[in-house]
Amino acid sequence: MIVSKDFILNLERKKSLEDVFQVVREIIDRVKRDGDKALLEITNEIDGVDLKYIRVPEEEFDKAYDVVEDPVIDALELAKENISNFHSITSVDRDIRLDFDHMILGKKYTPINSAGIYIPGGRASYPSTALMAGIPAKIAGVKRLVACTPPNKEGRVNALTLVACDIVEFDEVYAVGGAQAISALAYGTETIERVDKIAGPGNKYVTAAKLLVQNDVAIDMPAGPSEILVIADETANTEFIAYDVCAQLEHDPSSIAVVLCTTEKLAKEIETRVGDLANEQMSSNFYTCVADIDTAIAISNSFAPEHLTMVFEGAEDRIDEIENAGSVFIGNHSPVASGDYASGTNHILPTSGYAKIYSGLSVETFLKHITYQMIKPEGLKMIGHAIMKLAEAEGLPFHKKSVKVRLKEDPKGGDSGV
Ligand SMILES: NC(=O)c1ccc[n+]([C@@H]2O[C@H](COP(=O)([O-])OP(=O)(O)OC[C@H]3O[C@@H](n4cnc5c(N)ncnc54)[C@H](O)[C@@H]3O)[C@@H](O)[C@H]2O)c1
Ligand SMILES: N[C@H](CO)Cc1c[nH]c[nH+]1
Ligand SMILES: [Zn+2]
Repeated sequence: MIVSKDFILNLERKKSLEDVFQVVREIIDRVKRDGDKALLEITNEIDGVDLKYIRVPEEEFDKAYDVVEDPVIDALELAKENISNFHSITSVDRDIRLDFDHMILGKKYTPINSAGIYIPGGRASYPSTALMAGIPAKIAGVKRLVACTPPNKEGRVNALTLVACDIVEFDEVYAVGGAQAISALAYGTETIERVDKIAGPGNKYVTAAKLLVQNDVAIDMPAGPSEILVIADETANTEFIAYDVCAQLEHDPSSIAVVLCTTEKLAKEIETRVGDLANEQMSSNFYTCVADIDTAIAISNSFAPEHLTMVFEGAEDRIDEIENAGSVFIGNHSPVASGDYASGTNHILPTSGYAKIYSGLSVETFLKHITYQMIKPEGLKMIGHAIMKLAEAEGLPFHKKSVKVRLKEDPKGGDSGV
């Protein structure tokens, strides 16, 4: 269906999260109150599964290697190498110490102590997410790295997900998914010790849960149902675009795809191609709109898509005009699947318009920085007047006196001319 610019900008992506807040809040509270017992019961109620274990035992990892084929492990290793390289090289983890004559100022980075990674596993399994979150966490130096992921129908964790967790060297893996996993990571249960920060993507229940617990635990970002927005002109290969659109729509019934085309003919051609590939539910979340490239970029910046694909003449020269997007794919030969798996960029990205205020996952997600200073006596003389003036203006006398006493002036004295 060709729709208007306003239709696209008013797509209620955040609302689908708000719609589940009530049910998710109840799940969170149950786990907070009843711990492991709630995890077992909720997993049975929602996933229809009797868990074999909450924490995955060591022997399960060995068994997993027996069933995963070598070429798949090789693919994980290649992805690991590219993700490691991209994330190490692009990390801003750079301690800085500025030695001025009168003072030393510095900024140093330290890792978050513990991180809980949500690895989705409802409709599909996501071993790639174990790499996308685990590798940056390890580069940052997180001390305790744990994962939660939904169990399969046998009540166990998917073998390939276990292998991926092993390759990244997760410390603990738990067979729990959904909002119940987020609550366990945020508040702890008898088996799962709480973490300092929760990261990783998931469906609307998982994402709503992350939003609800963020008063008590840090989160990376809302990374919910996948999205793609494509800007295309007549240089675009419409078959490639149709596959990219379907690739993101196949993640979730709540996923959304938008293609902005320069002509109606192009829009109709892409609609036909998507129609040939997609099922009914996927097609109902797919929209096209006719717009020139300048307008399309403006729409995209307002929509703030998780994935932006730019396939039009001179696209690589317009990257500076992109203000809001999770990750950008330029040209006919950059499928979103390249970033999903193996080029090296991260696939954990903000959705629902949150790319306006959040970035995708990176090493920095697991770092915080501390600033420090050592002021020399001459340095305090240089800035002391300003400090005392501002402290006085703010009505905070001890701030002023803490400087005054160091300047060898009487802190109990009068105004000292400042
Ligand atoms: N934005 C990103 O960076 C990114 C990356 C990868 C995947 N994703 C998204 O992750 C999601 C994966 O979704 P999924 O469902 O396959 O796996 P999931 O692990 O996110 O969710 C499965 C869990 O959802 C819970 N759940 C399902 N129905 C429920 C209900 N009616 N009430 C309460 N809880 C319910 C269950 O506990 C289940 O274990 C997709 O939306 C995909 O698009 C996003
Ligand atoms: N496209 C997803 C992010 O929206 C990431 C992913 C993982 N596996 C396949 N794709
Ligand atoms: Zn994908």
